[in-house]
Amino acid sequence: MKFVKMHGLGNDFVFFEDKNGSGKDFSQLAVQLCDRHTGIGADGIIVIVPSDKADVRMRIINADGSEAEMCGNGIRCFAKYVYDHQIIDKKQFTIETLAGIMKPEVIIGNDGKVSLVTINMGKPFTDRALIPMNGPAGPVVDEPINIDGTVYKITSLLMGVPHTMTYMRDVDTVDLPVLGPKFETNPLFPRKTNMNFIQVVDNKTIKVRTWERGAGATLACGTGSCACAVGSYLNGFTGRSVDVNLYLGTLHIEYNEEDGNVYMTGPAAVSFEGEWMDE
Ligand SMILES: N[C@H](CCC[C@H](N)C(=O)O)C(=O)O
Repeated sequence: MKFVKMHGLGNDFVFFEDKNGSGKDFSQLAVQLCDRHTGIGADGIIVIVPSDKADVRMRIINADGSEAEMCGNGIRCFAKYVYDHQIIDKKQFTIETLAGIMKPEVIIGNDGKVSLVTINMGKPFTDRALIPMNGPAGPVVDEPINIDGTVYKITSLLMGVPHTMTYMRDVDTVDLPVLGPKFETNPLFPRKTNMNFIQVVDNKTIKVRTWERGAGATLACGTGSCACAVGSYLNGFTGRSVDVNLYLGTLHIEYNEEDGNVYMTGPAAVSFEGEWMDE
């Protein structure tokens, strides 16, 4: 089975086309392929599927086999894949996801291929009723949560997928594999949560490290970067235009005042193409 390995600032995915609805068990395939020793190695797999609601449909399955509603870095790579492979022949188009219809605009580089993508990620939901947390309806902003005796102030919102965040003086001191899962699987979040640790650099810049639901520590998280930009605005640490500094680069996020949508701009790249020898 032919595949293309792509990444968005190091958040990496194995891409397949499933034009005719093969009925493959992509969950089992994701666990197999994402293994960084016995598989191809990736944070997830992304499947290109026809759509009757949009120009094309994206499915994202995490490394643990769980299917996610959306993926910000993945959808930038997806937009590059479908444009560069002539599946789509326009620079602005629509992608069906489990979180709704997303609208990318691709920017072409000197090689004639997509280098950058700007995407309307839709509206963030801060209403607690939409955030998988117990308790009365209402935004979850700067609320205390006790983890093993330490109280963290969290903000939690839905950016296609559930994102929770807390602010730190130095995010590079966070032991993600220890602390991440304590939030991801906390009973407060019936659908689990992605967990983001934010360091405010200035009122236009934040530094983010993310432990992802179903994938663990990743080098970047697109929906997480969007959620952290919105959360930083809601907490009064930044304006609506934020650069999110990640390990391998920066994502630019605009939380638009007029339409209430979040716009993300960032790179997408192909690492290599190959053939997976099905058993
Ligand atoms: N692991 C996430 C989905 C991928 C999100 C991330 N890779 C991104 O770039 O938005 C979840 O299950 O909620």
